[in-house]
Amino acid sequence: MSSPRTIRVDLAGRAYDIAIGPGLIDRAGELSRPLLAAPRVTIVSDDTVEPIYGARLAASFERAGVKTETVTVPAGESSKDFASFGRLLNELLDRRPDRKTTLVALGGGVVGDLTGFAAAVLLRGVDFIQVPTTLLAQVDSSVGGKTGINTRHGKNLVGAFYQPRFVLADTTVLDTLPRRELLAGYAEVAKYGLIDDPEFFTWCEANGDKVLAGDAAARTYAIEQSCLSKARIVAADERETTDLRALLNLGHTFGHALEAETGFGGALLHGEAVGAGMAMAFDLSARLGLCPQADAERVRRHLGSVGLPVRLRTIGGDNSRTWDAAKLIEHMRGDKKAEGGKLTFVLARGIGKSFVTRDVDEAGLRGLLDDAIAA
Ligand SMILES: NC(=O)c1ccc[n+]([C@@H]2O[C@H](COP(=O)([O-])OP(=O)(O)OC[C@H]3O[C@@H](n4cnc5c(N)ncnc54)[C@H](O)[C@@H]3O)[C@@H](O)[C@H]2O)c1
Ligand SMILES: O=C(O)C(=O)C[C@@H](O)[C@H](O)[C@H](O)COP(=O)(O)O
Ligand SMILES: [Zn+2]
Repeated sequence: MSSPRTIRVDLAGRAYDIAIGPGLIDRAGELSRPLLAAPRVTIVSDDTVEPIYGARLAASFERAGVKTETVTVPAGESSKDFASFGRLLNELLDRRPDRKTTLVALGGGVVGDLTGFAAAVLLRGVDFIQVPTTLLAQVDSSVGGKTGINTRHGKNLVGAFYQPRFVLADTTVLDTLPRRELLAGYAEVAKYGLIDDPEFFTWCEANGDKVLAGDAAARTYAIEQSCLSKARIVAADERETTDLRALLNLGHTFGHALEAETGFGGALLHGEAVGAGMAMAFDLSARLGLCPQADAERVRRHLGSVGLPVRLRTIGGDNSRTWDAAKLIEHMRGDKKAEGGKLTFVLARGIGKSFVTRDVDEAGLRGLLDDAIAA
């Protein structure tokens, strides 16, 4: 059989490949067998994805002589909490794993973040493999080793940097993904263009609709370009110790505050929050005279034109929602990037010219939020 397209995440002793292509779920056993410490894996999935793809993935491992067991969690963001994490660890321990057991995360970013964190602490660390099944997970969350859960204090506040051994992205599984989830993932695709790749953003403007409509070539290109960007940034700043990896947080200071305000219950999807957050980051950049107004308008126009809800009043699928600027700013204070009480933002000097700043005047921020809430 031919080798799939692979992208290397170059992390010295923790380097790994991202394989991208159609039908890879049926080759997961054959492709990952050489990486397994022992021929046994526990697949962790959610109760939406497992019934669709669980049997195919397990059969692929069994064909390669690998014994499988499966644990499922309820689908959705609410599974990324302490209680679900505890239940998952106990369910894994019930199956008597040993240190050579590999966990396989089959699902979106929720399953990936939860399984990766479980792998980091189970028996003080077992290997894990990512089999991402959402666009968001294929372009972002399965790569880079950020794992963790949400707490009542905020998004992803407990977790670990823990890299997978392998990422296997089967592009055809996106055919069963609901459109709202595809759109949410698309926000993280466009993010790479806005961070530092203006040509890619121009490509997104021309091809975003094709990616969402299921055009195989456009989808594969979007996933490959996104993974190339993410792999490059992670390899240069694995643990976000410089401000380089923090650029991947474009739109997230706003987005995480919006998610926290809606309670991580799934009313607002992460990608939706990030889409609205990126539009707000560009608006704030323009207001502060850092970025041409035309670029901020271009961002809002493109994200809105593919169908992402970029106005606060329309996000979360509930047109009657009201927001409170003071509460959003309070959530931002709890963001991991905040330092010494200073809010941290990824702003931009233009499309593809993002940078990190801790120098945002709160009155200006308040004005932006009040206007965004009223719009
Ligand atoms: N670790 C990182 O670097 C990173 C990056 C970005 C986002 N995230 C996290 O990822 C999470 C969001 O991930 P997500 O958007 O993938 O959401 P998700 O994991 O909740 O999946 C979205 C929904 O789609 C369903 N689904 C998944 N694959 C499917 C398929 N192929 N067919 C049909 N249904 C399918 C799931 O059951 C779920 O209901 C957030 O918690 C976010 O914080 C992490
Ligand atoms: O991988 C990263 O680094 C990112 O920032 C990717 C983001 O899209 C993702 O949402 C991440 O989980 C946010 O990171 P956090 O450290 O702010 O929780
Ligand atoms: Zn994100």
